[in-house]
Amino acid sequence: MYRILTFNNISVKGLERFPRDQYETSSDIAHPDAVMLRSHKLQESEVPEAVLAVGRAGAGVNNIPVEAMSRRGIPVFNAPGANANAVKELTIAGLFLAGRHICQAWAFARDLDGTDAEINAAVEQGKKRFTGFELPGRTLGVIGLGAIGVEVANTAIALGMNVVGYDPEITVRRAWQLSSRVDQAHSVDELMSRADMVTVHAPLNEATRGLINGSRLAAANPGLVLLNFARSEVVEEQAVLEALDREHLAGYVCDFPSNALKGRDNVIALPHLGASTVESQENCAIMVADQLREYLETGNIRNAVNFPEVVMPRGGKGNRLCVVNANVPNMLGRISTALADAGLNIEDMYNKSRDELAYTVVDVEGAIPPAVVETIGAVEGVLRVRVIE
Ligand SMILES: NC(=O)c1ccc[n+]([C@@H]2O[C@H](COP(=O)([O-])OP(=O)(O)OC[C@H]3O[C@@H](n4cnc5c(N)ncnc54)[C@H](O)[C@@H]3O)[C@@H](O)[C@H]2O)c1
Ligand SMILES: O=C(O)CC[C@@H](O)C(=O)O
Repeated sequence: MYRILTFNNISVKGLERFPRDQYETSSDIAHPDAVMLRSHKLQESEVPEAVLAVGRAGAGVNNIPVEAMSRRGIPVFNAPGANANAVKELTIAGLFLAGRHICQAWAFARDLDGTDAEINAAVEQGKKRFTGFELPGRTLGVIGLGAIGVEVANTAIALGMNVVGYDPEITVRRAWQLSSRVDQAHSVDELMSRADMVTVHAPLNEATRGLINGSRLAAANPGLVLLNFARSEVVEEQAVLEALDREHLAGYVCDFPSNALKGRDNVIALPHLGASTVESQENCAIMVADQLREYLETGNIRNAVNFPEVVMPRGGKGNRLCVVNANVPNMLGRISTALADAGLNIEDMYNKSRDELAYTVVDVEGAIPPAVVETIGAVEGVLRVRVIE
């Protein structure tokens, strides 16, 4: 029986991917084999020693101590692209909300008092405050052209906008998906100087913390509208407030409310709703549940943010050995020597590395005795050894 410890509300459709006769899933499990979560800020101490894997039912992994997990040989899986459409839709909604002052206008209309004739008079008198602008012909800057950024960029093109994008590490896959009408910026500064509206879709990490700061906002076009559905810390909030006060920034639409943003006329702060659709929650939970199951049951790794992709079909009737080790020379030699010394014949083998880590999967004929596992586990640099029968 495998045990999955959950944090946050995980879609039932995802949890149903774990067969009941093989898996127990609960937010209250003492000795879990894996952890599954959404935005919960996971502490290393919440991951017991025996945990084999962590699954993030979403895109961003800044709430997970990924480096600590890597040091312990634990893959962290996420769900790339599974919530991209939901975030794209809300971002595009954000363009309209800001361009037409929809939230401010709705609040004005909601609070009108008097007879219908008086309300009508107040409407005609008050509506000029909410004169907006249309999107065609405006330039949208998209920072981060991953799963979400590409969808936002392509939709903005379809709406008649000019789009300029910046991503220093765009993948070949995303480049193929991106409309050829998206213009490339060579830096964030260039993008900011060319855009009327800017939307950020980069992950939060040390390089992107405070990516949108005071000097970048000061160099941007007056009247800029900034959208942030990535993470709060990617944008320096104080700099945004100052730029709004100077009326250099015309609006800030984000998914991250705070005290400082409260009560500001030109701020629309939503309660982290980007991925909050039934579809996206199901997609994320199903994708991550399937990846966790595959890892637990076969050792295969798909979509881990800290491990290489390793998928080897299960062959024969023997055992599978899975070894996580430091990416240093001669590991394969030592693993195969330990197996050969025990008289075990290797049927198939796959080894791949990523940064500091390497992962090896070996199918052998017959059973792997515990002594072999102990020998391999004792090799310097080996972090974890597991046998799947
Ligand atoms: N509001 C929400 O509910 C919500 C939902 C999903 C994702 N997100 C956030 O959005 C982020 C992006 O999600 P995604 O699915 O598109 O991820 P992704 O990994 O597919 O794309 C991120 C892209 O950002 C690029 N990037 C990295 N550093 C950059 C930099 N310094 N400048 C410009 N681009 C940079 C990467 O190369 C990558 O192409 C997530 O990491 C998460 O923090 C928020
Ligand atoms: O689970 C959520 O609601 C938010 C997820 C989102 O922030 C993500 O990074 O995928």
